[in-house]
Amino acid sequence: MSVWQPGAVLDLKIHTLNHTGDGVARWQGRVVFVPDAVPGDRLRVRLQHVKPQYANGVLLEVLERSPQRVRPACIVADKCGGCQWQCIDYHAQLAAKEQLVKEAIARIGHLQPQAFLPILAAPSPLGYRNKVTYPLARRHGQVVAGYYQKGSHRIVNLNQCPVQDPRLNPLLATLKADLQPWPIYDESTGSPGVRHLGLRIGQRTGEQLITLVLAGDIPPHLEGQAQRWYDQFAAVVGVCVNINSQRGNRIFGSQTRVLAGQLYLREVLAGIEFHVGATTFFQVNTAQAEQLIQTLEAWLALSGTEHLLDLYCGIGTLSLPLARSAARVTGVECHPDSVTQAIATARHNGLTNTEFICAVAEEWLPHWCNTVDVLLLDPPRKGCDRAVLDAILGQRPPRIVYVSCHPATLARDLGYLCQAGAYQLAKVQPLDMFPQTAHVETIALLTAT
Ligand SMILES: C[S@@+](CC[C@H](N)C(=O)[O-])C[C@H]1O[C@@H](n2cnc3c(N)ncnc32)[C@H](O)[C@@H]1O
Repeated sequence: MSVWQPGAVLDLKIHTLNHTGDGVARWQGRVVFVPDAVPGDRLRVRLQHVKPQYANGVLLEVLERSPQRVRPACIVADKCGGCQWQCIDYHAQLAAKEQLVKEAIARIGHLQPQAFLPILAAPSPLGYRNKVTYPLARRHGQVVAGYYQKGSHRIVNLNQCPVQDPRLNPLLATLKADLQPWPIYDESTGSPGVRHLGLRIGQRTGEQLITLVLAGDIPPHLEGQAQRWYDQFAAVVGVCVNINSQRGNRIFGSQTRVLAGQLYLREVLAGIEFHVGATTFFQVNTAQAEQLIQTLEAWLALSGTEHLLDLYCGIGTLSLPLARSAARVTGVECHPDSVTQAIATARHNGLTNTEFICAVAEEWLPHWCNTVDVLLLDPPRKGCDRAVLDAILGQRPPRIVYVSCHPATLARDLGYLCQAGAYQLAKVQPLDMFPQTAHVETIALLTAT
């Protein structure tokens, strides 16, 4: 009987880590992917999903511990789907991320950068997350909140989380208890209620924002509860509600209202005071966002004469600091609240050389006729639409900085821009925005040939 089938038990050596965070082992020319594995481990593994050339396995026993295996900071690290690499020494995490970016650029983009810079480590590998959005459920009568268990929609109930800013821990425990009498959304039936709990902190200002995501109407008296939280926690500057009554995995709906206090918190980054709303994108690691902006400033060395176009600009986190040394900034973003906040932040900081446009990048860019000296791209994980890339090749800005949280789509898009010889890949800089996870941020500089 073949050993290469579901249920078979193999002893395997882990060689490396892949982009989903799994350990990678080889067995007779085939590959086995194993979660919770560390390079250098020898593991007993049960095969689960088996294909001719590869399989997914489950860790049964650590036969020999890798020197890079460490005790997780989190007591539910083996269950919780929030982190993949709590059991791996931080330096080994960094080395693996650097390698993942290098391989994606070479294998998917077919590119060799002129300079590949060492990864920028996070100053704090724990307690760094300035935002969490936990799904809620009721289990055995109790409200539970936390990340989903690995590979499922079962919530791992948390009272604290070691990667979130520790100042958010008291809020999580108290709010969960206070939500006990309120209706809680049931994912299986779609019955209305509170479905997500969002907590956000301005790490430099200390200001905190609470957001409840609701399916259905706002229950009577929720304003009273919101006001009690606002009064109870001195650092809370606002309690908001977002309505999302649609079934499915999307977290936020389009309507957000303030129940107590204000709709945004203030955060200071690169000397700019930002307004950050309940549903707007903001880099989750403030210290690393600062390193990201410093890298952009150093690479671009703007002289005050340039026109900078920031596509997928969010609330202007990257381009507002750069506006101080550019002639002009144009930001484009499809999320209306983000555009409102970018405009408010620009006004608040006296940056009069900026304009922010609410538009979908792939619809807007092909019809835009203007000269741009620097193009900043920071798309979501799926990368840029082909229409955006074709428009860029048509307009050919002299310099492009591409910021990405997904090495595979970054490499694909860089390869597309470079393939016809229009651009060369001058620099690649990985940056660890998400310690304890397999995710990695990358900054790439393209120069027109
Ligand atoms: C990774 S975030 C980057 C935001 C910003 N650069 C920053 O650093 O905070 C991507 C942003 O792109 C926006 N977005 C997603 N798809 C878009 C599209 N097709 N056109 C314009 N904006 C889009 C999202 O709303 C989000 O704000």
